Amino acid sequence: MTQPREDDEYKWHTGKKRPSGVEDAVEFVEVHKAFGRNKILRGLNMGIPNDKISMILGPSGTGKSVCIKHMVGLLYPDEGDVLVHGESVPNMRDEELFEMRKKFGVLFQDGALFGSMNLWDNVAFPLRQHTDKGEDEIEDIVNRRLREVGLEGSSDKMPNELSGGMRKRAGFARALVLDPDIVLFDEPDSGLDPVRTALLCELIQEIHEENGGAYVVITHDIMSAKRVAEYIAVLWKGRIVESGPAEELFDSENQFVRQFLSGASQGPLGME
Ligand SMILES: Nc1ncnc2c1ncn2[C@@H]1O[C@H](COP(=O)(O)OP(=O)(O)OP(=O)(O)O)[C@@H](O)[C@H]1O
Repeated sequence: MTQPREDDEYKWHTGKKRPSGVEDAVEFVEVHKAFGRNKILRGLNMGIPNDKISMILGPSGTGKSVCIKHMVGLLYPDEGDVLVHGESVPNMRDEELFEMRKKFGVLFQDGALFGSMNLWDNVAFPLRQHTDKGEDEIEDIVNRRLREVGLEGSSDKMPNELSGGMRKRAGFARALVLDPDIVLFDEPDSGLDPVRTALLCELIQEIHEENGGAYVVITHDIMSAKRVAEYIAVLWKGRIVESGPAEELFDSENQFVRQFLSGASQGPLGME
């Protein structure tokens, strides 16, 4: 193999994509995205496998949230394509996009609950908004999801009466009520102490085992990745450095991946 040039900024991008063994739920094909002069995604090729918990890892500001927004059609690529179950998101008409979004459940950083509604109504909201289910059925679903996340006793509480961890669990219950094929977690561990992070990771695993589907977690918390990731994609400078089954990535020979996954201060990744 030829040695990468010292001045090649992609020299750590070995381009290795180890197969996950299943089809992709979401694919990025040569995606470019810039905001003004700030080029964020620069020819990104990434697949998110079906039925696994995947983690997109990467240093701050590399564009992990930007990726998630492309998946649900909140941002469009300048070039390239984003496919969800093989369908091109940028080419969807408004009605198709609306239908496609129903495949997704999204857990935002703080749970993104409506402050004026109690917990129960927050979790029921997507069912009332997007389905014609009757109140009895809605009640069954909401109670089941609240039980799953351990919040059945708090359904009358308002969001500002809940702790950060409870708000995240409530956001998780709400993300699940429409039985999504794909669940996106935007830094689920942010603002949680290590014990609550560990408990949330366990909950994510348990619920994934029960429900299946593609879970996509973005984080820079390596401990969470060690706990729950089945598939990992490491993003840096707008492209994937390496991706594959978690155990193989934790065993990677790529110096950048090794440094990032071990949290070491010495290595190719600096403060830039
Ligand atoms: N709508 C937007 N307009 C302009 N710039 C944006 C927009 N969205 C994101 N950016 C820029 O894109 C870059 C990547 O942001 P992004 O939030 O995706 O990073 P991240 O990898 O999720 O970071 P972190 O781990 O710190 O949350 C940042 O420099 C951000 O300022």
